[in-house]
Amino acid sequence: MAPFGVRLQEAVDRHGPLCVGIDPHPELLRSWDLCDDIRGLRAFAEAAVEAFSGNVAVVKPQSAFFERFGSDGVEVLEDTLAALKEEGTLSLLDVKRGDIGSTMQAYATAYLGDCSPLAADAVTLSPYLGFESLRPAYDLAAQHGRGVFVLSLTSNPEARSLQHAQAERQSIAGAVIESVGGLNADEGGDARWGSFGVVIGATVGDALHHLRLIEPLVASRAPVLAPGMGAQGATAESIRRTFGDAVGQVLPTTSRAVLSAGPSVRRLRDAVLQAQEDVAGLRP
Ligand SMILES: O=C(O)c1cc(=O)[nH]c(=O)n1[C@@H]1O[C@H](COP(=O)(O)O)[C@@H](O)[C@H]1O
Repeated sequence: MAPFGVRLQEAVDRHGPLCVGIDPHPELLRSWDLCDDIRGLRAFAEAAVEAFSGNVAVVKPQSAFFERFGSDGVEVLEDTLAALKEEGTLSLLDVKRGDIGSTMQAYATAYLGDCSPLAADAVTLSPYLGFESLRPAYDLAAQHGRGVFVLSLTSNPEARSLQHAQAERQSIAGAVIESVGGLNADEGGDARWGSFGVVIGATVGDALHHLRLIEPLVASRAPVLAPGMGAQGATAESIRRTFGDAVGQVLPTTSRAVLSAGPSVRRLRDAVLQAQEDVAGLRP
């Protein structure tokens, strides 16, 4: 299989950079006239896959909203990932896991191993047990043409005290960007994007400029998952300001703003089209 960075670039060239989340919030299920139970979850996920697959570059199911129904919910998540694969749409499983040693190896196998029912094209991981603690996931992703997005500057306001903190000569968020750039350099190849990305919330305001992270971000060749568009307040215009010269690497990401157009599949598709038009000008 081609490296994830190459496959992502092709998908973005075809559909634009928008990433849409599948976040089955209880409130959204109710607004779709569904019960907040396993049948409602399945109906929600199936409609979202029908609306998004073949129309967006990458779809991001949020694991927690499936896990809350226990093993039945995980089965719906497995089916959702399988349906996206069947439709040829890239999946990015949002699990934000991070662990050590053999435990991290097991998480890596679960989300990035070829034989796992939960395998996705890429996964979100948390580096706060140490960037290198995620090594089993980096290695497995590279081996199977999959990707990893490592949390750098998240969209939630309470992240600031940890992620902006200065460690040695730079911020923690900056150290993550630099290390992800190292993974992409090790991967080699001449693709515009590497297979290793970062998560930087679209709501971080001037933090990238203030922490002097724009240049390292461009140098890293990391695709940037940027959640926060819509429900959390970011717009295409604010994304342009926030990411400056790195804006061409950004995958603007939204969940509730699009999902609230359901349950009609046609209305969901219209909402996707509108969001895609909004961010179309962000491409280089
Ligand atoms: O990794 C993520 O996807 C993520 C990182 C971050 O910094 N902020 C953030 O909101 N997210 C996820 O992105 C989605 C945002 O959903 P909306 O606010 O409804 O668009 C949720 O699934 C969040 O868990």
